[in-house]
Amino acid sequence: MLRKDLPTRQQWAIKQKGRQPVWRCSTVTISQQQAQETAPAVPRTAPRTNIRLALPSKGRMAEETLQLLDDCQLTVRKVNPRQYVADIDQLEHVEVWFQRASDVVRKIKSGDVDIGIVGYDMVSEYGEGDDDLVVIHDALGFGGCHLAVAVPTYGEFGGVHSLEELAAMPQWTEENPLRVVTGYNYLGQKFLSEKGFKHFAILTADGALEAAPAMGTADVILDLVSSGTTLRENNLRELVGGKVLASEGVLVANRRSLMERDGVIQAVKDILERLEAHLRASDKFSVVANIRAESEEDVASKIHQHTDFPGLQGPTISPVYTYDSASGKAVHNFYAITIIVPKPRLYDAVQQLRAIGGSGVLVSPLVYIFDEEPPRWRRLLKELGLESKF
Ligand SMILES: Nc1ncnc2c1ncn2[C@@H]1O[C@H](COP(=O)(O)OP(=O)(O)OP(=O)(O)O)[C@@H](O)[C@H]1O
Ligand SMILES: O=P(O)(O)OC[C@H]1O[C@H](OP(=O)(O)OP(=O)(O)O)[C@H](O)[C@@H]1O
Ligand SMILES: [Mg+2]
Repeated sequence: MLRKDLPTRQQWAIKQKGRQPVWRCSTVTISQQQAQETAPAVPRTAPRTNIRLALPSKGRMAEETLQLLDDCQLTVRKVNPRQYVADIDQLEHVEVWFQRASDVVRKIKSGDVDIGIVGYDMVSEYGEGDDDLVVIHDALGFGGCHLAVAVPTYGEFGGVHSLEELAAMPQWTEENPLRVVTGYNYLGQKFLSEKGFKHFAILTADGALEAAPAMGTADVILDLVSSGTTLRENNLRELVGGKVLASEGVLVANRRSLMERDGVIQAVKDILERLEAHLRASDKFSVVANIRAESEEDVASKIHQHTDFPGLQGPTISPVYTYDSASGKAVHNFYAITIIVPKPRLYDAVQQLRAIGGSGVLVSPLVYIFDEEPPRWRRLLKELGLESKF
């Protein structure tokens, strides 16, 4: 539960540990009693009935999140560009809140927000393994990167290529710990402890971490890597075995909201179905071609036996009628087939269709594939123990 009666800059969060609740922040731990003494009493917020969806307010995820929702016919309508709240016409009871990525996670964790879209790195760092955070869609197809340990390519780290080699360096002692600069304190601490590092210090920084080793203020960095350009340009090298996690945009929700708050699970189903339909379609083309053949069955077996592209359940086949002027009749010795082709394999598909007598190949983008119920929906219901209710 997030305490709104504490100064926001302190960002205190309560964490129940057994029967002894403590107040935690990144560097200080004080007792609940001490916190109450310093906290001015303000009224609790009134119970709410609407559903809250949090989206990143800034940074690279913000625009792509809005684009993804737009692609799913969920248009976020911000009445005033300076406001932090918005609507989505298609989701009547859902209120959109723009928040910093870390706050998206914190607020879902506390239950102040029900659903959110954010990077998985943020869910892992600020969620701290909290069981109340449920990842509903783990691969939204944007914000792909990974969190990794990197060392300078020069000096004492010149010959260090793996995490094992870094851990085995004799110079790390209690008095002289390995200094790791990162914005991911929780994950950094956890990863290095699990990997057997005994003497290390986590140093916090918000940006330009890559400069710290060159400045001499840290030994190594733990940061996000995507293309690898930033590391290369700063003479840093990612270590073998130093990958902490892979990340991309995810849809996440509060478990209690899903179970108890009216309409949340329905809203999640609506959002999930749209996301799945869009994401399934976005990397594929719909391809129509005319194939010369004796019958529908003849076309179907040619497609199944001689191509890699049978369509969703099988090819859709329809006769193409041409006019035979000699007999004065419409005849069909061509059949039109419709298949679905992954975008990178388009040219393969065209060649395979030609090889079985295909011509007149038409290619169009696919917008949505609404299949049977998405597997992720079933998995969510199973995780929540709600399978029998839906
Ligand atoms: N280089 C990258 N490539 C792809 N995704 C990234 C990259 N860096 C960060 N991300 C993803 O985008 C999220 C937001 O990162 P971003 O750097 O845009 O925001 P920020 O660091 O919170 O804000 P800012 O850097 O503008 O202060 C990260 O949590 C991560 O999931
Ligand atoms: O491997 P690359 O493609 O080079 O991307 C990695 C960089 O991207 C992120 O920084 P960002 O650009 O968000 O700047 P920031 O440090 O201001 O957040 C991250 O912190 C790395 O510095
Ligand atoms: Mg950044």
